[in-house]
Amino acid sequence: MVQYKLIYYPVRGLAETTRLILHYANVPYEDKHISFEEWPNMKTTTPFGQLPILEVDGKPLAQSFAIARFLAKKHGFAGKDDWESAQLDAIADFMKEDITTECRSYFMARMSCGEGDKDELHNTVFKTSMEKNMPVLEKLLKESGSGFFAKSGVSWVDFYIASFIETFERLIPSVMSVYKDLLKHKETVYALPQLKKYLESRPKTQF
Ligand SMILES: N[C@@H](CCC(=O)N[C@@H](CS)C(=O)NCC(=O)O)C(=O)O
Repeated sequence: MVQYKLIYYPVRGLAETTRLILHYANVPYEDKHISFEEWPNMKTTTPFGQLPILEVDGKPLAQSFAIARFLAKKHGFAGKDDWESAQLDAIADFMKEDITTECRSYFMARMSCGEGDKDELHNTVFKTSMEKNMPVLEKLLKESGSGFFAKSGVSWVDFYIASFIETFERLIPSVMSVYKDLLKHKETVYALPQLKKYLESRPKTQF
């Protein structure tokens, strides 16, 4: 049997999609957490100086999307054919480029700005980005008609989007509460029986 070791910080972040895939597919793996103090010593030993990494029989695979696609293809939830798989990739790229990256910039800026500037930053950077991008995701979800982003049913992209919707819901509940279809999608994903045990037992982290 293939031995998997997922290496990441003790947060959901960019590793959570992979954790959800492995639990959904019922594949055993080691979930190795690296503390923020340990990381600098390890950084130069990794392919891109970043985490997550999935070790597959001891060989490292980096980049969260490469990892997620590798596992999703192996276990049959990367779309029903090449076309659907490419459509899913497009949605994941949109989420990563246009939403997750902008949100990361927002939180970095927020951490370093003064108390008085936070509201302005919130309304300019974050709210604008959400108002532009979230309706696009909701439209795609509606068009699929399956309750998931692919017509054929659940895929790794649902795990990716649901885990970030959870993060936004925790960090900026008032902004996120408007996007009811995405919140419902997250609930649908989190209600999958294959994920129940993991979701109940995983550590509670802010992001
Ligand atoms: N494109 C990469 C981004 C990975 C990334 O940004 N990892 C961050 C944590 S979320 C990291 O390891 N930062 C530490 C560093 O750069 O030293 C992926 O999707 O895996």
